[in-house]
Amino acid sequence: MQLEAVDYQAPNAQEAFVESLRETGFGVLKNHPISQAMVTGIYQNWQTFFDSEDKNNYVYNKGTQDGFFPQSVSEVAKGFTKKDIKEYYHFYPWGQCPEALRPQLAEYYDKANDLARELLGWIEDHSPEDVSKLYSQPLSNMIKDSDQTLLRVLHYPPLQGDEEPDAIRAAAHEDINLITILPAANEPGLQVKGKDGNWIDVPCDFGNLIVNIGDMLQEASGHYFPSTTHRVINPAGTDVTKSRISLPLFLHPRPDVVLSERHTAKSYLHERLKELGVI
Ligand SMILES: O=C(O)CCC(=O)C(=O)O
Ligand SMILES: [Fe+2]
Repeated sequence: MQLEAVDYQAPNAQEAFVESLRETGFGVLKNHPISQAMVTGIYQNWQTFFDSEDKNNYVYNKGTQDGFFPQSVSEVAKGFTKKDIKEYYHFYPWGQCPEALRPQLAEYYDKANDLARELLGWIEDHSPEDVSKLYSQPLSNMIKDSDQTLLRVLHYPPLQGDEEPDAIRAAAHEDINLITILPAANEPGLQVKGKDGNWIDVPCDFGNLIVNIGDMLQEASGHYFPSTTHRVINPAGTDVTKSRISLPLFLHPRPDVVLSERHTAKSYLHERLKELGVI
């Protein structure tokens, strides 16, 4: 299996991108409309945030899940026992955020949402008829005015050497939401599981945008689009001293959106969060 970047501006971009999503659960875009300068600015400002003690004034609200999640409460992926080696911040436009950092993150949130809407349109237009007839409404409409879409700023700290032997930055998992949009992080490490079970490095050239299918789109498409397992491995050699920052946007439908005969977005999310042990 190969993951190759698709040129967003190429005449066959839509077909090539959706084909990659169907085959691998992942699509990588280059020449896309998200400004690299904006992404770099966010990485810099949030590195400073994670390096400061001020982060502890923004600890997440249990009921609404917005704010800072320290490493001590970090996720344990489904089927694992060790916590991931990461801390992160959950940003929602309605949620808590240091005021100095809010405008930049809110601008990114809106721009990335616009692109997601367009890409969901591509996916819809290139779904075979027997798949698109399963969609209860246009895919791009499912996320319209949703207050559930989550921007996560992730900080993987440098390794200290005292980590538990089998703990990694992000253990193998699938995303819960419809699709995820992720600018290439400032360090490598993201891998996706191929159909043959082998791990493949996701091309992380700076400026690439990575898009992957989540469980909700897998459910809504009757498993035509796969929600593929991925993980973030630990750095080695001199890279162990480096932090890694990444910025996934998890596109969530409005809670009432019907995904399938079994599930609305709300019931699906609830089931998965319970499995993760965060609610
Ligand atoms: O940090 C990354 O590159 C990926 C993070 C991820 O997969 C997640 O938070 O769901
Ligand atoms: Fe993920």
